[in-house]
Amino acid sequence: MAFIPRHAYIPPESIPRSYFLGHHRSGLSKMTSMLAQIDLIIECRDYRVPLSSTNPMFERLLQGRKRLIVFTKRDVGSPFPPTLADKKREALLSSHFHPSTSLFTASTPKDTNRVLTLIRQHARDRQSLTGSRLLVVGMPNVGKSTLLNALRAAGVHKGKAARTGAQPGITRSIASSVKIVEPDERSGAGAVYLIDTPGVFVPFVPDPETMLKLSLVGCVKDGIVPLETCVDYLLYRMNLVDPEAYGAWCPPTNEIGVLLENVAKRTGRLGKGATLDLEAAALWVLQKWRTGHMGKFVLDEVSEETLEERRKMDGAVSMNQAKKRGKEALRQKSKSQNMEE
Ligand SMILES: Nc1nc2c(ncn2[C@@H]2O[C@H](COP(=O)(O)OP(=O)(O)OP(=O)(O)O)[C@@H](O)[C@H]2O)c(=O)[nH]1
Repeated sequence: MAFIPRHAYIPPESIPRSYFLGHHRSGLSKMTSMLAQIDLIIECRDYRVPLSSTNPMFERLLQGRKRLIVFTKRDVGSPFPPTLADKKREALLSSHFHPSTSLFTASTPKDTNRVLTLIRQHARDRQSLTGSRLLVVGMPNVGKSTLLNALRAAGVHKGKAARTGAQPGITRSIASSVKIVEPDERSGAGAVYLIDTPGVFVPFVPDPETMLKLSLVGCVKDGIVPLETCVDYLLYRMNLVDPEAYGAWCPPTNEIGVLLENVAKRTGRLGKGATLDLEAAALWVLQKWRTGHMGKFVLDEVSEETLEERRKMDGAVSMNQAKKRGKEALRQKSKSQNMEE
């Protein structure tokens, strides 16, 4: 019989929905005080969650400021060459965020040069002998420090200036500025300096599914949301795209227990007394997906409607406002579900 994936997923209401840490708060307040000296903001978002990785607090803070939006990790969110659906989604995002420029990147020299070209253009347009100061901002673990290092290597041929890592929270405070472009006497453009900032999470995530998505892509530290719950949601999403994505380790299934047992057996993830270590298996699956080895796909639905919904939500900046809007959204959702029944 043909495999039928689950058609819906109801996330447990018990999933924690806040992850706003001390260094997020202090980073944000320092950023706010620095903004007056900043000429261009580079905002990084994760390609796989282009809407969920927006931060309403940045939206308010950065309103009206010149911004370049870099959607990172395209290599793990879209196959190569990209599908028509990927191209359409990117076009929709670009037009939605206009006049900010959107770029969709992987950490390759070619993509780094595309970002650098726009930065050089900006410096030429400014014609400031004292140079330009840029701030790179975004949610935790979206690839800000990786981008800074790549721009520095390509722009001034210098080594790593910022620490990077697979878990969120590697950058804890605002660093000193790093030169990424030398001054250009011919065009009159001054040097360009980039300042790295700690990733800042949202004060409150309005719905549990968004928290699951942010956990899957690594914006939230592993373990805050139970790993098995994260991988169960991932299994649901993989099955909708391609149940063969994990075919090398397990036949198509809707049962998280079956997937984890098969993975633990086939990869030798064993605990005390040779019992299967399902937690280690869950982490292994998560990492496989994060590195693009269990299907490359985007978790957010991007349409005119979802973009508009997100725009409204980005008005909610405080914890209380975000909670209120989250509750209201859930009320509306269950109301429309009741009407459908
Ligand atoms: N596949 C892929 N991985 C990337 C890309 N950019 C960054 N990464 C990886 O994502 C992880 C996080 O990168 P960082 O640069 O440390 O992220 P950050 O935004 O500075 O993180 P915080 O310290 O939490 O603010 C690292 O393991 C990087 O190697 C990309 O374009 N593609």
